[in-house]
Amino acid sequence: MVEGSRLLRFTKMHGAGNDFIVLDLRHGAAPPSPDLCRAMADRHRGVGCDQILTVEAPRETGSVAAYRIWNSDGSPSGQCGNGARCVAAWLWREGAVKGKSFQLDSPGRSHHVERLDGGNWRISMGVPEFDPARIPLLGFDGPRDPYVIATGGSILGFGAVSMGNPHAVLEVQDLDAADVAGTGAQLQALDAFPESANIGFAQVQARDSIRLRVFERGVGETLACGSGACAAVAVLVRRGLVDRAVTVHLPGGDLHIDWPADDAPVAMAGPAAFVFEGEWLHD
Ligand SMILES: N[C@@H](CCC[C@H](N)C(=O)O)C(=O)O
Repeated sequence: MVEGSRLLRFTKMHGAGNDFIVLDLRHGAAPPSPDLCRAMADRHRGVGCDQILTVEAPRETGSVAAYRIWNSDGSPSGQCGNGARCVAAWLWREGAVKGKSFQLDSPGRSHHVERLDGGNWRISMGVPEFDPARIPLLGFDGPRDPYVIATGGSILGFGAVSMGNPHAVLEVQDLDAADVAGTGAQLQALDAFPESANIGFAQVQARDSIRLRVFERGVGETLACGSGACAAVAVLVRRGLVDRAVTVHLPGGDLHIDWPADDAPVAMAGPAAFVFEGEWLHD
């Protein structure tokens, strides 16, 4: 070990290809600085990941733990669906939970978590919030669908919702032809999204099946976005284009989304995989 430096133990995980560094901060250690997040997330000079997940002491009575989310650019987020499944699997492997279901706190919500067969987990992701003030999306006094905004010489129509983090959802006819990076970055930069947003591009295949790519806030396009899958299904259900149980096919794998009623929480089910354990040497 280099004199004056410390080792930070971590677990590398992924959920449908959305990859994470998981840090155990349950005993009160400070979260990584934005600089440290960027260094660890760097795919050439660091470990590489889309998000860093810090597992912390529970916030709510009855919860097993809490987690916070840090994007690869160091910015915080209020939610990460794939991360929630990975934190649940990590806590299970640590022996920190007794039964197959338990309660887990994200920054803004508390989630019922359930262990399924085959390394899959179901997370109750909360009730989607369509009020633009809650997303936040400025310039509209109430929910609309679509929101229509002129930007960069084109007019874009999209749905918008908060799943604990902000999402815009564009419906496309051909997902392979969608300019995910270009349009994603253009929408994220709008003043109307003061906290930016995750931009989803959804192609409806059938009433129970969609394809989705997501240009994530603080990262860029990822192989999967769990909260983005919930957001896309919520928007498309309200448009009457899909049923309330939908398989979402993302570049990195499939997620199963159920939204039983408008005022009910969205349930998301999918995999969580361990990749390796490591130690990060830092000053
Ligand atoms: N990949 C995530 C979402 C992570 C946070 C997002 N980039 C944000 O800034 O809100 C997921 O699986 O939900």
